[in-house]
Order: sequence, then structure tokens, then C-alpha cells
Amino acid sequence: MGRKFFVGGNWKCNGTTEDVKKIVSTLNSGQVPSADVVEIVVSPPFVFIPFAKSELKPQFQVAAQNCWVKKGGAFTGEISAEMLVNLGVPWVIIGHSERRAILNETNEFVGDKVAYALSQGLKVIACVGETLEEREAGTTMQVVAAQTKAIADKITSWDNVVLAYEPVWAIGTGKVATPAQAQEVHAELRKWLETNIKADVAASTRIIYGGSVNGSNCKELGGQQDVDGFLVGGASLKPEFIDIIKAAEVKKSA
Ligand SMILES: O=C(CO)COP(=O)(O)O
Repeated sequence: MGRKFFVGGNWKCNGTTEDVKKIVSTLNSGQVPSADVVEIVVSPPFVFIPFAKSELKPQFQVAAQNCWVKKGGAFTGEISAEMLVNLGVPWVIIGHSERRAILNETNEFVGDKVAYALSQGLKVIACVGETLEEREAGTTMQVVAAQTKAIADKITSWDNVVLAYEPVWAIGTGKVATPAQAQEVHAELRKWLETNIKADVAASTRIIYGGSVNGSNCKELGGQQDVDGFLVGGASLKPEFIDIIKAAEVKKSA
């Protein structure tokens, strides 16, 4: 199938210079599977990106956690896609539920951001996911399909997109989706891509899971057929992130 396992670490708005030094040294000394088995991307806060990028071993790529929706200019407080490219940052996370919920980013705005970032040459980790109320109302698939459609409507190629399914109720709560719950939505998302985009896009696009992934639950989640990796929050700040990266081995031996 050719979907290389992908493990992202989203550090969110955490850390001091000292903390970042520690995380970097933990990652650099960790024994991780080779680059043909797993793609690893860590996402520090903007201010720590240059340090992380210069100190991390090359197998650890970096991502920004956000970028501006169009060309930079008079947009106080924003960071443009062009700046990330200029710094040699290859990836950006777009549409995280915290930005959707707290900063009111709409599906359309997220779609515009993904399109602009791609147009500048960035690779994008695009996040989708339902709230607990939406899941309980039985609308999970409608919600994630609408979020995915808003992105699909604005882009012409999925080559540089990783889709992250992050159920909001599982983020930072310790309530991880069961492997079956994750697999169900991932399979539906893949079917959505097949029906609405193209069979080869569905077959090649990585769909990763995020929400309370840790060193204990990662293997079973990663073993699911349509789970192509993870986007890890809290545990990406800890040494157990190395164990999560190692979960890539489950696919190698599958
Ligand atoms: O939001 C997440 C990654 O983007 C997941 O966060 P946690 O792993 O802390 O639940």
C-alpha cells in the first residue's frame, strides 16, 4: 500500500528553553526504527522551532502548529507560510480542534489555510474530529466528512497532506478511542476519499489518529488496518514518545 507510518508530536503551547533541550536530547538518544519504516515530525511552539530544527537528528522533522491563511503582511501576531518555508520548516499542522474551538477557525478558513500552505510548498497535517455531543448524536461521520470536504474543495493534490483524525473528546482527556472506534472512522474517511476524490488518493493518503495516545495503547491502535500513525499531544513531551514511535514496527511485521 505504501503508506509509511507517521508519528507526529504536537507540543502545543508548552515548554521552556530547558524543557525543549531535554526533549531534544531524549529524542536524539532514542532508538527509533529507520526512516524507511517511520516518518517522525515534532511540532514545537514557533519560538522553539529554530533551536529544535538545528539540534534534532535529521530523522526528526519539524512542523509548525499553525500558519497564516495567505501571504504575510500587516497581520499582527501571525506567522506566514512563506516564513516557514524560508526557515526550512517542511510541515505545518492546520485545523487542530483547539484552534477550531477556541479561536473559532471555521471549516472554510481551515480549507483556505491548507490550500495556501500547500501552494507555498509546505506539507500539511490537516486535523478533523467530532465533539462528544456530535458523537453521541450519531453525527461523527457527517462532521468529519464536512471538515474533510472543506479542505478537498480548496486543494488539487493530496500528495503532501496527512489527515489526522482527532476526536475532540479524546484529546487531553485520557479517554482514548478504542482501536475499533478509531478504525471505523479511519475506514470511513478512506471511503470518503475514494468516493469523492480518487481511489489512488484513498489508498495512498495517510490517516493518523490523535487523542490520548500513549506508550501503552499505541501498538493496538497502530495495528488497525487504516490507522497509519499518530498525532500525539501530552505524551510527545515525555520519553514514552520513543515507545510510540516504535509502534511503527507493528505495520512492518504485519
Ligand atoms: O491534540 C492532540 C494532538 O494534536 C492529542 O493530544 P493528547 O495526546 O494530549 O490527547
